[in-house]
Amino acid sequence: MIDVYLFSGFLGSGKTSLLLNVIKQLKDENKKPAVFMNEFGDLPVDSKAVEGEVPLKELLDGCICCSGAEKTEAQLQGLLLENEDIDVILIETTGAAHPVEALDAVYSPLFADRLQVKGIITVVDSKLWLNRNQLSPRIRALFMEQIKHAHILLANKADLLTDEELANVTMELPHLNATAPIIQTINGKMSFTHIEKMLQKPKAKVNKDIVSGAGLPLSSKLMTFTESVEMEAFENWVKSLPDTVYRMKGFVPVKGTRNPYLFQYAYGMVHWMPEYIQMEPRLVIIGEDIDAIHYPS
Ligand SMILES: Nc1nc2c(ncn2[C@@H]2O[C@H](COP(=O)(O)OP(=O)(O)OP(=O)(O)O)[C@@H](O)[C@H]2O)c(=O)[nH]1
Repeated sequence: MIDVYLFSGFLGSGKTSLLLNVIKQLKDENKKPAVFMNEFGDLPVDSKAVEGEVPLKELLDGCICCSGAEKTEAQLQGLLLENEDIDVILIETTGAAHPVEALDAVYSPLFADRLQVKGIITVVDSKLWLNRNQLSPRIRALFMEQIKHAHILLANKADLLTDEELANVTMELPHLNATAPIIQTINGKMSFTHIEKMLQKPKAKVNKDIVSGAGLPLSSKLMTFTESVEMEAFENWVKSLPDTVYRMKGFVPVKGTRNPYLFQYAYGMVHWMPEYIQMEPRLVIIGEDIDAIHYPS
């Protein structure tokens, strides 16, 4: 399994600084990282910024969460095919990306056997946090969402704050996200080993079906079907799920049909598409508190 880390955070918060730092640490440990980023996350993660070769894929038409799942899948597939020996994939989302949607683009039943999403690390511009009331309501809401869904929060740009301001940031962030550890950083400098440790799953709760990181705010679950379902009954089950289930996608075997259907669910809407290839009957579920969710047999 290749570990996947998602770097989220507002525009200019320090994601690229963190990324470059982490790449260096991984290479020092003789690990092979690959990077997946948006083209207008345009900082030079190229030969100048990163010494030696780091496989890099960019999404050409904008942001990971709005370019469409097929494009992201194709790019990821390319990355995996061209670089069989990579150990870690680091994904830098644009500052304008909503973390749930960015994560959604990465989760695909196609990669469920190969990729293991370890978590979302959100880089918070600490200065901007203190001045957040100056942001427009929409932008502020996105800033908050990025914080809310993180598994780890880096309070970056600590050098620009007084000790008192920094203490305020550290005390205020848990109001939005009570579970993510908060680490104060400067220029995204952070031990990657420490990040790995913080995202380790609790040993007692290891569950083969869960492909995401720790049982923290946002997680995912892979559900495999052993028998076909009735379409209507399945939709009723979907409707009965708590609204902390944000997204589902996969291939659902439907009684009386040959191949599993492509099934999509987002924000209350379901969508079925006949599939002409025999895909593995499995479904990825993304949300909060989803461990106990399963389709009744
Ligand atoms: N003073 C200070 N500046 C920082 C710190 N971290 C990053 N910066 C600067 O902030 C600017 C943005 O940093 P990046 O690492 O490019 O941030 P980003 O989140 O990747 O930016 P986008 O890709 O535009 O969203 C750069 O000029 C950095 O040098 C920090 O801890 N302190």
